[in-house]
Amino acid sequence: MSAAPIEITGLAKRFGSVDAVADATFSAAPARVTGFLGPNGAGKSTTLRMLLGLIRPSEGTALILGKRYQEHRRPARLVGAVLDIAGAHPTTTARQHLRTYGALSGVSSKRVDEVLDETGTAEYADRRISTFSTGMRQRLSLATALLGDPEILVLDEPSNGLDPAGIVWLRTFLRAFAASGRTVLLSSHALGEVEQTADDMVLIDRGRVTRTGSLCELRSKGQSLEDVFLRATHEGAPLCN
Ligand SMILES: Nc1ncnc2c1ncn2[C@@H]1O[C@H](COP(=O)(O)OP(=O)(O)OP(=O)(O)O)[C@@H](O)[C@H]1O
Repeated sequence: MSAAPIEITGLAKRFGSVDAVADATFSAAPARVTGFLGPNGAGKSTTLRMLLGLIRPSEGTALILGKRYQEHRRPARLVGAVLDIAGAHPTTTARQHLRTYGALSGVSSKRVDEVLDETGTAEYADRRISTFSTGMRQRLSLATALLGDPEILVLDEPSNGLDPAGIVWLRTFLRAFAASGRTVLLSSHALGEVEQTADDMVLIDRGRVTRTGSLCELRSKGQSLEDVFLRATHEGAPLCN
């Protein structure tokens, strides 16, 4: 059997006395959008940063197609990630930023133009990033993630700062990405958005994965997803055994 696009097993991260992530186990399947949902400080970003090799786990493994991110020969071609665009120099333009990133992973300037179009960033491609709104920055982050035409997208709160039209656009984009057989792992604390975008859900609270399953499974027994989320967050009581 081939390895899952994303497989997290017994993953843990301690920062001093804080258990940011504790014994997390879940996977993300191809051709599906997996929502990684939890309240502020639940451990979502820490988990995604371990998956992307940015911080070292205290325990457990976070694998992409059976290997750690940094063990892949060309990881940027395999995985596109949106964490934040903080690394971009504010006086560069969006196009310059994408060309610089593209050059690092052997991507042509034609591909830069494609991702500018795909993400609706083309109209402000030649403006300085320092003048961008939060939503524009989010689109530029996504454009950066798409440069290598990846099989897997890992997105940390990608809808933060998007206006309603931007949120609908992002949802449509991610649904089409998954429909082409590729994999999306998407973190959020906004239940309504994830509910409309994801096929599968992983709920995390205070570092612990409290529920996993398809939306359909989580909503069974007449519960709304909101009920499941709130109960999983506040009580940790099992609902769907
Ligand atoms: N570098 C760090 N040093 C110490 N504690 C950290 C560090 N990074 C994260 N934490 C702590 O780990 C916990 C999980 O943080 P994390 O950023 O992963 O949560 P999150 O679910 O992404 O939250 P949010 O939705 O608010 O972005 C929090 O208690 C946070 O304060």
